[in-house]
Amino acid sequence: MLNTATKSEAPGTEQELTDGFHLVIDALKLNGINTIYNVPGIPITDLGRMAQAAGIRVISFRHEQNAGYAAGIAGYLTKKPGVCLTVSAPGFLNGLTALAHATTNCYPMILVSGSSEREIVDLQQGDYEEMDQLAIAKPLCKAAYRVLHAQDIGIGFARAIRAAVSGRPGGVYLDLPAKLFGQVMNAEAGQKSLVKVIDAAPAQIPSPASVKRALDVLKSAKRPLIILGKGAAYAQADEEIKSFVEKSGVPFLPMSMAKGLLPDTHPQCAGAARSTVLKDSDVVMLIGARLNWLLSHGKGKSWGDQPKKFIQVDIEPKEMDSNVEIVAPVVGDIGSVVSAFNQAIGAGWTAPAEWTKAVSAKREENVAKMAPKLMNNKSPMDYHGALGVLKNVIKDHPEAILVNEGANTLDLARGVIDMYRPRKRLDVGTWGVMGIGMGQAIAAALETGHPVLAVEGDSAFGFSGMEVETICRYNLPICVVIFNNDGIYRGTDVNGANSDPATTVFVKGARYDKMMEAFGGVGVNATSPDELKRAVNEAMASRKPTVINAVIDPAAGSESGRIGNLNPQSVLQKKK
Ligand SMILES: CC(C)(COP(=O)(O)OP(=O)(O)OC[C@H]1O[C@@H](n2cnc3c(N)ncnc32)[C@H](O)[C@@H]1OP(=O)(O)O)[C@@H](O)C(=O)NCCC(=O)NCCSC(=O)C(=O)O
Repeated sequence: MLNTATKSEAPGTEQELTDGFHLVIDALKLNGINTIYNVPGIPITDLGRMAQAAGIRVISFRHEQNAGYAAGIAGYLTKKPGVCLTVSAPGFLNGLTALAHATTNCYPMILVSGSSEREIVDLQQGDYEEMDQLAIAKPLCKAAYRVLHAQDIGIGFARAIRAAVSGRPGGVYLDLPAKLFGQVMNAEAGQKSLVKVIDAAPAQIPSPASVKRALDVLKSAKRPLIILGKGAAYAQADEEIKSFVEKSGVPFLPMSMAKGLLPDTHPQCAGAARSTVLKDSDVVMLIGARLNWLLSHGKGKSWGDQPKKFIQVDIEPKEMDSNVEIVAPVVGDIGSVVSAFNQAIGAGWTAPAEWTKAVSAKREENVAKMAPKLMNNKSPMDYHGALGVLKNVIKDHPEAILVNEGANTLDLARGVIDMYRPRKRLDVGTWGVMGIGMGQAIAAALETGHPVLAVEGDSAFGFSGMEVETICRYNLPICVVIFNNDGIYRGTDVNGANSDPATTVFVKGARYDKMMEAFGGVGVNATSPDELKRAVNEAMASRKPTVINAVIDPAAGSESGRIGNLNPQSVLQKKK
């Protein structure tokens, strides 16, 4: 049906008309994009209203950065670009951090921002929120486009969608000057100008030679290791990956957001033997994982003295040899590559038993060491006591999505909480950025319909905390647990120089649960693991928006988290 804006009145020339607003909405609907993550304002307020009236879900946030993080993770979860809609200059800039984050993390996302008039911006005559947004966005995303004419809206969205999802996914910026929305054109011509993107992310089949080379290297290993990254989780090739890992018998190490692609409790999972497998392996196959800082760039102390051979599977050819030599690069989409591996690997080869047994033994040892720490019932809680409770919640609700950010809260939760299903753990990603929490929780609840457990450091929560109002407004099944230890890393720092608080501490005994009550949600103050357990179980059963202020001993936790050498203080200590 034509999304008609109006009819022209001139006698004898009556025709159906459409305009920029309606063409934007039609372009999105034609391409199956049915949710917009939005902050209203000039010049896109009416676009949001009209999109909602036309059946698109328009979710309004309190800050563009959170709407942007929501859009990015929606893209990750669905393989369709998540759309974030913002106002011009300041709103655009607020959304830009999330766009750059999406690009860095390879999430398909489109930031659509209204902008001021080209004629005035280019002459720098001081328009309302004047800014050359296209130029600013360009270096921070995969592609950036501006649409000046209503008849080009279809092409503009088609280019943006294709750029976001094809090859290595990423963020795309689409600039829509205010004047565009009011441009009127013949409705039929308008519909004809729209483009339905066919095969937006074409399969990229690996060359048979690269597949053979990779499997030959893998089979030559005495101590092979597979590292699964979030690229592997994004691919939604879950069965192929599981089948390949199990056929090969090779221990696998999941990167943070790849946890659950195969369950963390799988007998081949080497998550709890991380140091051992990195150091002692001789052949490492990276599937959708990059050799960046999270893997110590593939060299140095973490990787030990054993010579290593790396096999890398990635859709982006430029990823190969980025940090160390890749002896067997396999370029292709992960589904196609792993399916080719499954066909070519044949029967009869599995990882040597001596190695797999050694990895299992180390894993059992570490898991056994951790177990008693998770059962303590101290009040105020320490991290392990509180996380022991949450580990069981996810075990009982494997369909739930875990969102996780913080320093200690992130590092410890990653190890303690086992994941059982793919794409259920969402966290700070490649940048280790704080602030993703509420945006990701909201998108996860909306896109999947599953309950969300957001495990947040008190500092991390502060970056997006106002969105608890959004959670209540849309009545989303999100339970936020704030690990409140009165500060960053720990809550015990003291400033000896003057009466100001130390730089890393917050108000002592703050009650984040009261924030939730202010908006009609459920707020609980939990001072012991038993209280925490009761409150989280209730939230999961009721699906009511909940914030739990989990009181953690301010002295618990480490100053540097686990990223010690990135912390200036520990760098200084090392230099002394
Ligand atoms: C780079 C890393 C992957 C490396 O972490 P590591 O500490 O080396 O590894 P892990 O956390 O995976 O594991 C730590 C140890 O726990 C073991 N381990 C893991 N899982 C388990 C279970 N289930 N049971 C028992 N033991 C376990 C694992 O084998 C390691 O022991 P061993 O095998 O014995 O070694 C991680 O630090 C990371 O993802 N960091 C991101 C941090 C980040 O983004 N922070 C946000 C910045 S905060 C911020 O903004 C700021 O501070 O500033």
